[in-house]
Amino acid sequence: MKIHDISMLLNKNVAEWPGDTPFQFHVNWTKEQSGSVNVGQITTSTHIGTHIDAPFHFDENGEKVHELPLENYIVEAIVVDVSGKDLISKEVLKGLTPGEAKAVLFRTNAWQQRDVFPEEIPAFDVDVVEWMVENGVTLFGVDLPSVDAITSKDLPMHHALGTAGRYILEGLVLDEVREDTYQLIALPLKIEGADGSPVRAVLIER
Ligand SMILES: N[C@@H](CC(=O)c1ccccc1NC=O)C(=O)O
Repeated sequence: MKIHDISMLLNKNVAEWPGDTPFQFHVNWTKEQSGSVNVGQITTSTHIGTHIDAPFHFDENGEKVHELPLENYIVEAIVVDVSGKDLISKEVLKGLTPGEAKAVLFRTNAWQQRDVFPEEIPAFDVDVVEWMVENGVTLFGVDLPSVDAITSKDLPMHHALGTAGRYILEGLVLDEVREDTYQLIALPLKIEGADGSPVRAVLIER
């Protein structure tokens, strides 16, 4: 079984959203102190590295992380290369048949230096959500920190996806993954009330 790890490495260098809580881990209680074991502590934004957005992130009445259907995150997925494009619309997906795939993962390759938060990222046209609905695709994945422009406050893609009952996976590492269909696993932690959660995302070759 070939497993592609498509998760960002979490350490102190991983870039957080400007102004947000950075990721920190350290062994807080050493083996020497406890007499038996090392025990670590993490401090982090819920939107760090490779993570999912719960609808509550952008919608006061939206589902929270512990309420999310797990079927969303263990699915067949297609990887689509859209590198070099500033605007990704439904047009780009013409002729693409997802078959049984329930997730579409966009490889923009636009965020290479992951210890630096990008100032500008490619944008998606909300008509991509129409394409998802037409094709029964429930999960939108991207190798970027957001599905909307960094400076966006009205978050058109987040809301179009949320309204259509589609789900969001961000911060994927797709550099080494070729366009194909895979089994995706990207499960959020069961954090009660949360707006998002880091995930360990993998693609399994079929
Ligand atoms: N909407 C973005 C994230 C976002 O906007 C954000 C994430 C963490 C901390 C602050 C954020 N936005 C603040 O305006 C996304 O999750 O795609």
